[in-house]
Amino acid sequence: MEFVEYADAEMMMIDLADKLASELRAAIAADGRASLAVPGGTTPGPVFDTLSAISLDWDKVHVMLTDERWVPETSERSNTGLLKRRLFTGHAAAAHYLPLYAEAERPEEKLDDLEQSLAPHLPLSVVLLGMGADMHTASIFPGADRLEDALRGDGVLYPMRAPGAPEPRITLSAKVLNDAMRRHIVIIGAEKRAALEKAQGLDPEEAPVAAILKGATVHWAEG
Ligand SMILES: O=C1O[C@H](COP(=O)(O)O)[C@@H](O)[C@H](O)[C@H]1O
Repeated sequence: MEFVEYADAEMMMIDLADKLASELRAAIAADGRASLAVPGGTTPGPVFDTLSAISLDWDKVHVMLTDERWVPETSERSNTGLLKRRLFTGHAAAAHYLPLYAEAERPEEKLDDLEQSLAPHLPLSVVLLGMGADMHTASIFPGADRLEDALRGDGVLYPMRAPGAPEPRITLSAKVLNDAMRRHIVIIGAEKRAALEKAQGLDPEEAPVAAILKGATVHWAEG
């Protein structure tokens, strides 16, 4: 794992967006196309603002979330809603979106269809992940019902229910995240830095982020 510390969060977001853009360009140059997975939550909005304004062949990029909350896009909890507001504007509006949500009461009902839509775009060219202070990443939470499957299974997606998550989730598996060509994690603040340090000494069952740290670049700023 490489740890990059920035002077402030604003600089970090700009540098990170530039890095993601150059990795997408390199993937497009090599393969004629690229796939990108990005997190939801409260952290990545500013990365999306900068990335969306960067010129590249966005029509050759397929974008998916690392995980989704099983709520409609109109919900303020929807990670898709965040992407539509902050990423798919400007140049990035030309990218192709692969949703992890479809209208159904339970993620299990749509799992096969969603996995089939992702399959042609794997392995991922680039993945950006977030991390919670409880050491979850994507929606792979400590104490979750499908934790073992998401950490060790061969599947692409897993439904997930966890004490730390107010609604059902769907998440890319650790295998899909680890198979990505480039893997970045973005975190802000002292609490998350301490959580990351703690996670390095724990098993993934206790600290799921530990399962995807090897080979990843962690981007951190105090605030
Ligand atoms: O619920 C989620 O949490 C994590 C971390 O979110 P943050 O608000 O602490 O940045 C996020 O990476 C994930 O995509 C999201 O669904």
